[in-house]
Order: sequence, then C-alpha cells, then structure tokens
Amino acid sequence: MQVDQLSAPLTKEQAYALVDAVMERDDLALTATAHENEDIEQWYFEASCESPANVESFSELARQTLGMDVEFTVSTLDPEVNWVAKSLEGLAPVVAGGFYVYGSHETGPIPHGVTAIRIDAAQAFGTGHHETTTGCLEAIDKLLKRKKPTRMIDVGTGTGLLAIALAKRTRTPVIASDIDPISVTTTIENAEFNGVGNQIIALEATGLTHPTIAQHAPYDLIVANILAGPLMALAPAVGKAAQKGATIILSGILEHQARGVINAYARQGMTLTQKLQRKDWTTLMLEMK
Ligand SMILES: C[S@@+](CC[C@H](N)C(=O)[O-])C[C@H]1O[C@@H](n2cnc3c(N)ncnc32)[C@H](O)[C@@H]1O
Repeated sequence: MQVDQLSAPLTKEQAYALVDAVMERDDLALTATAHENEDIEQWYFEASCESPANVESFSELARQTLGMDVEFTVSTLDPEVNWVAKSLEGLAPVVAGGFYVYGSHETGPIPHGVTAIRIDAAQAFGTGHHETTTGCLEAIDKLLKRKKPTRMIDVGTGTGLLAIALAKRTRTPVIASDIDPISVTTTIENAEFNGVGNQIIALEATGLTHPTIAQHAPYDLIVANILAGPLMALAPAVGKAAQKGATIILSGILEHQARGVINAYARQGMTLTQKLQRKDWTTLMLEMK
C-alpha cells in the first residue's frame, strides 16, 4: 500500500483547527497531526492517507475551515520502508517518573534505580518521547508511590509501553488493548523482550468493548492516552468499568480541551485529583467516587 503525505506550513491555531476538522471527516480517510519544527519556529499540518490523496476534497475542507487557500505539498512514501521506524531510529532514551525508556540501538549504561523498558521504533505509537506518554509515565509513578493497583487496563496501548511500565513495577497482569492490530502484535513482542510476556494480555478492541475486558472488570486503574474526542466518547464505558476509588489516567488532551474531558468524566462520577502539563499536552488523574 502506497501512502501519500500532505503537508503545509500554517500557524499553530490553523494547524490544530484543520486536525479537528479532519477528525470529523471519516470519508477522507486521513490521519492528521499538527507539529512544530522548533529549529525554524514553524508549525505544520501533516496528513497521511492511502494513495492517491484526494487533494481536491482536502483543499476544499481547508478552505472551508480556514477561510483561505492552502497549498499542500504531496509526497508519496515508499511502502517497502518502515518510515515510522526510520524516523525514530537513534532517539535518545527518555527518563520519566523513574522509568528509563530506551531503544536497542542505545549502547550507554542503564542508570541505577530506574525501571528500564526497551521499546524499539515500530509502526505503533509510544517510544516515550511524546509529552502525552511522559505525562502518563509520571502519573503512573505518582500513583504507585501511594497504592498498588491490581486490576489494570491500558486502553490505546500503542507499543504497549504504559502497560509494560505497570507490569514491571507491580508484577501484576495488565490488559493492553488497541484498535490497531499492529499495536497488538508490537505490544506482544515488546512485552516478551521486557520479561513481562506472561503478564500482558494484549487485545484488539475499540474502547472497552471486548469480552475479556468485560470479564476482568471492575478495574482499579484505567489508563488511556488517546485523544480528547475518543476519550469523551469513552467516559460512560470507563465509568461502568471503574470500581469505587479507582484511578483513571487520561492523556492525549490539548490544554484547551481539558475542561471538556473533565466535565465528561465528572458526569460519570469521576473527579479530578491531579493535572500534569507537558508543553501543550495535559494528563489528567481522576478518581471514581
Ligand atoms: C497516542 S497513542 C498512545 C500510545 C501509548 N499508550 C503511549 O502512551 O505512548 C494512542 C493509541 O490509541 C489507539 N486508539 C485510538 N482510538 C482508540 C480507541 N477508541 N480504542 C482503543 N484504542 C484506540 C491508537 O491506535 C494508538 O495506538
């Protein structure tokens, strides 16, 4: 499958507005992100989709959303190359919440007193470098300093990093689920070489809809690093699956979206206990009352 990548330099606000607009248009079949090239202080909108990109529909959406014409650069990616892995090769280790997340290319010594997790770049999200992931690792560390959960689920597990972090620290089984089958196979491999293969139950599931997830409920810890929209949609299911006193860690939320997510979870009986801010990204810790 060939993949086309559309890119355009925009302001930060324009780039995020376009990401929001794309999220509402399933028919365009696009995955969109906004990011900053810090070296030149320029924000970009980027989207990828199966070739050939429907540039005309997309330009029309941009025109309607931003009220101006946007010129997109379109490039076709070679399907034989694992571009995600390539772009992540050589990343430096991440230290967050006492976890040390490193790739197999790393040759330096592992620092003392950390929980080391080896995650290789793959076609799944979660090498620990994104602020949403470091926010979750720090929230997990804060929680584990005061209590040890025993019934845990990581929804939207990506590479399995957060589930592996929990399994390593608690030595207890953790459910790791994702909508994407590639995440599930990646998670199984990552759990194996981190020595927690027998603790991670990796499942393909949308949200909390899977018989195994229902069987293991209620949970005393639910972690979900997805995006604000899907997180708000998940609030009723999380409310049903969480036991009284459970901790809920939510990330993938832009600062201006946090209030909406907090309100959606408050309506299901969960109250905010802590908020962690990493650049533009907010991680929420909530408790089921
Ligand atoms: C931002 S990544 C987080 C990965 C990893 N947990 C981390 O913190 O680095 C979000 C993941 O959620 C998955 N996802 C998105 N919507 C989902 C849903 N409704 N149910 C389950 N997984 C979902 C995506 O496939 C992706 O792997």
